[in-house]
Amino acid sequence: MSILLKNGHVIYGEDFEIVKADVLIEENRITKVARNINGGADTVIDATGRVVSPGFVNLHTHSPMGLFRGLADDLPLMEWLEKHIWPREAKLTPEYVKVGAYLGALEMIKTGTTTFLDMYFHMDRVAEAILEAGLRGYLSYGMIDLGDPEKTEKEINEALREMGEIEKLNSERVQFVFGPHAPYTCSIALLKEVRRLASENRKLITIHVSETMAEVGQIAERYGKSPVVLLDDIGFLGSDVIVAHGVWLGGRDIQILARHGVTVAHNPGSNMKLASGVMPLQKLLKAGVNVGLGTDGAASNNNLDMLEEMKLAALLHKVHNLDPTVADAKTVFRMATLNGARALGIKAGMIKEGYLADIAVINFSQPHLRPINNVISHLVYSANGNDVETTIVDGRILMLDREVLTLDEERILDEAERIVEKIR
Ligand SMILES: CSC[C@H]1O[C@@H](n2cnc3c(O)ncnc32)[C@H](O)[C@@H]1O
Ligand SMILES: [Zn+2]
Repeated sequence: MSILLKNGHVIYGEDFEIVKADVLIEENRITKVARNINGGADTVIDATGRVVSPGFVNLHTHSPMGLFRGLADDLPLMEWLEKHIWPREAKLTPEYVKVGAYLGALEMIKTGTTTFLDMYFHMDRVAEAILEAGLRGYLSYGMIDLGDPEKTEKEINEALREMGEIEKLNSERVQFVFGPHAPYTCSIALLKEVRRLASENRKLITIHVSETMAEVGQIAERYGKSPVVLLDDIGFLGSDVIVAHGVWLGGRDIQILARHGVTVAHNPGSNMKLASGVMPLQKLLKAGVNVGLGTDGAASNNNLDMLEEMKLAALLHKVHNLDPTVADAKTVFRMATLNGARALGIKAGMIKEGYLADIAVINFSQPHLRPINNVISHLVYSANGNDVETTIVDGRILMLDREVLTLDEERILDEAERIVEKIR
């Protein structure tokens, strides 16, 4: 299979240089970027007036949580989780979670996300949905034992079961990740066992860390140290660890994360909505920490739109630092693409020969994106997910001219409404 994207404004290479060019995709890779590529591709897409962008990498989400969108807003994290979300999650069946994953997949495809790192439960069912949707999914079963040794064993067994089921699918696109929920919901025994299993099975780990001041206080009370120092002391950290949030990090925490090559997934929308705080982006970048971008779940954001998330990230850090030069458009665009791909160890996140064909084609023939003075600026400050016209993952077209080709959109929207009646 080959696809030729003709005559677009291509965001090329690691420096995101803008070139007017054609992009040839053969099998699942970008094989040529040049002017006037001739020769018969199986599919030719006219990208005139369009921007050919690397697809977005959502580095932290809970994809099925779109089912809870709007059901509990305007609350702090723990009240939101304990009083509203966890009681509803207790009612979710594997089938409901799968429908939630379909809904999340639809939203991601329609907003140009091509890869995401997820944490939820029944991830074997999420994997089925993602395989069908065509996205690249890194899926973690979120483990919570609350210090109960019986639960520790149960959670480890469930994670291993889900890992086995996902591996049976035998897809490069859908990968299992270990996902202990957070240092405040997981015992040291569980965290240590996850570390051992991840190394043994060569899997990534993702975990919520230092999201709120309350969490940092709780961990200090329980262990006498910060969450990051705790994780360092038990040998948990490594370049295969992706920490979600990292809002309340001190100087020592940042040095530890940098030393271990840990990635931090920044979630500005969720952090603002739950009033969790502002992550020290400038300090992390200065220390050389890889920082990606995520939306968190659609119940605390309240969508999965990475274009919108880029704008939130840029504006948040400018106002917080009272400095409009920080979190510039290119830095934020890199967080939403290349940095996320690097964290996951995939050759994606940029348009270049040899890279995975994970691409979003964005319609710039619209008033709010003209004149095309600065493509990256427009993507960060002026565009939103609805401007994405075509989404390609692994060399396969998932959405063409805003029609999702891999999923039945109407049926998924209906099923989501039906399910929410039972869990509301
Ligand atoms: C056990 S699966 C994952 C678990 O995480 C919950 N969750 C969603 N958003 C957040 C957040 O911002 N911080 C901590 N936990 C979060 C989700 O509801 C699931 O229970
Ligand atoms: Zn989260």
